[in-house]
Amino acid sequence: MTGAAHPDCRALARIGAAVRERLSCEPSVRRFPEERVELYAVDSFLNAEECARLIGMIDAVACPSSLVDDTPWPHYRTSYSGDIDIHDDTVRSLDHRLAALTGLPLACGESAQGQRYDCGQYFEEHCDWFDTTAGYWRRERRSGGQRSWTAMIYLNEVAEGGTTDFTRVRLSVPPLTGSLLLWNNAQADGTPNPWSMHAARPVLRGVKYVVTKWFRARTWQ
Ligand SMILES: O=C(O)CCC(=O)C(=O)O
Ligand SMILES: [Fe+2]
Repeated sequence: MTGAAHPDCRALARIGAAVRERLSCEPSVRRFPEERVELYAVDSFLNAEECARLIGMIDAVACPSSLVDDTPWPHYRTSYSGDIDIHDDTVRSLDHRLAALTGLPLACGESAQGQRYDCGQYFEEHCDWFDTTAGYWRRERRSGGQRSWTAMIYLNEVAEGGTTDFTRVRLSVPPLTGSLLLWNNAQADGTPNPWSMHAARPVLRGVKYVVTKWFRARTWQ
C-alpha cells in the first residue's frame, strides 16, 4: 500500500537508517533537538578559502532560480541559482567529503547547485521531496527517483535575515561560513516527511550564498 503510494519508500527507509547510524558515530555532527525532523549541522565543513572560491563560481554562473515543477510562479523563489563546475577541485572535494560523512553514494547525488540571495530575496516554504502526483514526476522517477537527503553549505554570514527556517517545527538556522546543514526529507518508514518543510527567509542586509546538493533514492541520471 505505502510502497505504491510512495515510490522509493523502502529504499528511503533503508537509506535513512544507514545515514542516521553513520552520523551518530561522527563527533563533528550535531543533531538539532527535534524528533520530528532529522536535521544535523557540521560547523566548519568547508574552510573560508573554499567558501570564497565557491562564491566566485556562483557569481559566474548564477541566473534567476527556477522551481522544480517549472511553474512560472516568480514570487515563490526569487534567488539566483547555477550549476557549478562539477570537475572543479573544490567541488569534487566537497562531493567526496559529503559522501564520506553520510555514506550516501556519489552516484545518487544531483550535481551541486549554487545559490545567491541578494538583499530582499528568499525562497518560500517548501519541501525538497518531489510530489509524485505531479506531472514532473514522470521525468524525476526515471532520473533517480525521490529525493532522500539534502545537504546545504552556507558560504558566508549574512548581516541580517537569510535564515533557513523549518517552519513547522519552529527551528531557525542562521548562515555561518562553511557550516553544513543536512536533513532527511523522509520519515523513518521512507514516506515524505511533512515536518521537513522549510523556507529561506529574505536577506535583509548583505548577500547570502549557499551550495545545495540533493541526493536521490537511486542513481541520478
Ligand atoms: O537557502 C536556504 O536557506 C534554503 C534553500 C532551499 O531550501 C533549497 O534550495 O531547497
Ligand atoms: Fe529546500
